[in-house]
Amino acid sequence: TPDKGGKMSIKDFEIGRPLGKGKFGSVYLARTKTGFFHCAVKVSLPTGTLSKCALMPWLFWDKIFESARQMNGVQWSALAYADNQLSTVSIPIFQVLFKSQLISGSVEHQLEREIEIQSHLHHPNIIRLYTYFWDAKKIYLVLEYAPGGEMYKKLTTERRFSEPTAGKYMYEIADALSYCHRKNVIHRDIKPENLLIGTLGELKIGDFGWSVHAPSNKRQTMCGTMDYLPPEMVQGMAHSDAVDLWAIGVLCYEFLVGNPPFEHENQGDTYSAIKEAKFDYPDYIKKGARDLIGKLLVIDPKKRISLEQVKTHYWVEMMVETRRRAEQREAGGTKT
Ligand SMILES: CS(=O)(=O)NCc1cccc(-c2cn3c(Cl)cnc3c(Nc3ccc(N4CCOCC4)cc3)n2)c1
Repeated sequence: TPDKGGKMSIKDFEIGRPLGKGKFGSVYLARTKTGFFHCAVKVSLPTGTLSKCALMPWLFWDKIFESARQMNGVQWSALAYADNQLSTVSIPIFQVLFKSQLISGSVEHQLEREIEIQSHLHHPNIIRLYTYFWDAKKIYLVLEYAPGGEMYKKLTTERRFSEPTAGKYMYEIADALSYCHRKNVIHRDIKPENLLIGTLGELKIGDFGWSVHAPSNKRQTMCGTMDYLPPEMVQGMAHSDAVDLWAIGVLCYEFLVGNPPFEHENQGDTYSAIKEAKFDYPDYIKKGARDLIGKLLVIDPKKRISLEQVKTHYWVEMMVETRRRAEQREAGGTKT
C-alpha cells in the first residue's frame, strides 16, 4: 500500500541484497515498509531515455556513477532469508548499468511488453508482477520473490538433473505455457536463464522480456544464444506458439544432459543442426525421455505434440509420481 495514498514509490520499500542482473537492469530482494511483504524489485532505465543515453554515454556514465556513489554511501538494511526467519544485515547497494543495456528502441518496447503481459498472468509456475512504477531516473518492477534462485545456476551446480526432477519441471513448465497460450501469449525465450525456483522447489518462469501476443512474425535482433530457437525462427519465418514447444524439448534435453542438443563450437553448425533437427542422445538417456523430446524437436511446428500431451506423456506422469513419492518419504509421510 502506498505510503501517502496514491501511487507506490521506491520509498515504500526497504531494498535488500542484489539478486542478479538482467538485460534491463538489476534485481534486488526487497520488502514493503508496512507489512514486511517480501518481493523482488527489478530496477531499470526509464523508457525514452535509452536512445538519448546511447548517444551520449560519457554524460550518462557520470550520472550513473554519481548516483551509484550516492547510493553506495548509504548503508541500507538488507534482508536475508535464513531458515525462513527474517534477519537483517546491512550492505551497501548500487545500481550499475552496462553500455550493452543501452540499446535504443527495442529494449523500451520489450520492457513495456513484459509489463503488459506479465501483469496479466496469474499462475503458480509464473513469477507474478505485482505492480510497477517509475521516477525521473528509473522504472521499478515489483515481482514475486523466488527463494530458490536461478534454475541455470542449479543446473550448472548439479551438472544435470535426475529423471524425476526433469520430468516434474517439464510438467510445471507445460502447465504454465498452456495457461499462457490460452491467453494468446507466446513466451519465445524459454531457457534455464529465464527460469527461477520457488519456495517449494517448483519451477517459475521469471522473464517475459521476449514474449509477444500470437501469432507473430516479429523479427527481433536476438542477442544471446541461438540454442533454443526453432527452425522457423532461425529462418526468420512467421511463427506461432509452437516455438515454445520446441524450446521445452531443448530444455528437457538440457535438464537431462547438462547442455542443449544443438550446441556447437560455431553458430553455422548450430544453425544447420537446428534446421535439420539433428542431434544425438547420450547412452544414459532412456526411452521415455527420448520419446518425449523426439515428439517436441520436430521441424514442422504443426507436428509437435501439444502442451496437454506433454503433461499426460507417460514418462512425465511416471516421473511426477516418482518425485511425489520421494518428497513424501523425505517428509517422513508414509501415505502412498
Ligand atoms: C533476465 S532476469 O532479469 O529475470 N534475470 C536476472 C536475474 C539474475 C539473477 C537472479 C535473478 C532473480 C530474480 N528474481 C525474481 Cl524476479 C524473483 N526472485 C528472484 C531471484 N531470486 C533469488 C533467490 C535466491 C538467490 N540465491 C540463493 C542463495 O544463493 C545465492 C543466490 C538468488 C536469486 N533472482 C534475476
